[in-house]
Amino acid sequence: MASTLHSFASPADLADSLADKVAHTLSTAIAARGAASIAVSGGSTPKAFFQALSTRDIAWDKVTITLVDERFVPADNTRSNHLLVDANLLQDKAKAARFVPLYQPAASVEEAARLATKKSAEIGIPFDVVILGMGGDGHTASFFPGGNNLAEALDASTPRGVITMEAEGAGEPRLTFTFSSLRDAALLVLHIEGEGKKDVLAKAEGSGDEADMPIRAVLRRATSPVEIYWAP
Ligand SMILES: O=C1O[C@H](COP(=O)(O)O)[C@@H](O)[C@H](O)[C@H]1O
Repeated sequence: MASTLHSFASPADLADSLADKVAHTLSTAIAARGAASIAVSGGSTPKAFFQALSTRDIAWDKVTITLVDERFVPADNTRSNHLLVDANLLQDKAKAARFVPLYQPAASVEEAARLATKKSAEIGIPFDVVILGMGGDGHTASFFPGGNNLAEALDASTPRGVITMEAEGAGEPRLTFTFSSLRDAALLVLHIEGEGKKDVLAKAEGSGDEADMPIRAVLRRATSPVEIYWAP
C-alpha cells in the first residue's frame, strides 16, 4: 500500500497537525458508529502529540484508547508505555476516554498476552486510528529484529490479538498487537522525528528482509495507506 510523507518544520507543528487529523478521524467514527478506537505507541516520540490530542474537543467518553505495544512491567514502572499515556494523553478533555491496557498482572507474559487479547477483542475491529513509531533498528510496535515471535507477529494470517516478544534490543519481555491487528486501521500513521529516523526510513524503503527491519512489513503490506508524519 502506498505511503505519503507529511513533513513539518518542527515537532510542535507536527504534534498539532497530527492531533487535528486524529481528532477528525475519531469524530467521524463517533458520528458514524457512536464509538471510536485508537491504538498508540510508546517511546520518547509521541509525548507532544499526546498532549496536543488531549486538548481536542471531541466526545472522549465514546473513545477507547489502547497501546500498540507494551513492556511486561506494571503501570508505575518508568518504562511503562501505560504510564506515558496516563501522564500525557489521559489528561485534560481526554480524561473521559476509556483506556484498555496491554499489561496484565499475570504470572507470565504469555498469560498476560492471552488476557490482553481477550480484553482488547471488545474494542471492535479494525481500529479507527493506529499510531506507530519506529526505533533506530527498524522495529515498530514490538516487532524487533531477532524477536523470538517475529515471524508469527508479522504473518498476516496470524489472528488479531496480542502476542509476546522477546529480543535482545527490547529490554523487558513485550506484549504487542500482531501485524494483522494494525495493518487495516482507517487512519494508519507512522510518526517519526529526527534526521536519523529519516535515514532509517529511507533504508527500510529499500530492498531487504522484513526480518532485518520489521517496519518494512508495514511499508510493504499494510492494507491501509501509511501516513508518515516527520519533523526534524
Ligand atoms: O520500544 C518502543 O520504541 C518504539 C520507538 O520509540 P522511540 O523512543 O524511538 O520513539 C515505539 O514506537 C514503541 O511503542 C516502543 O515500545
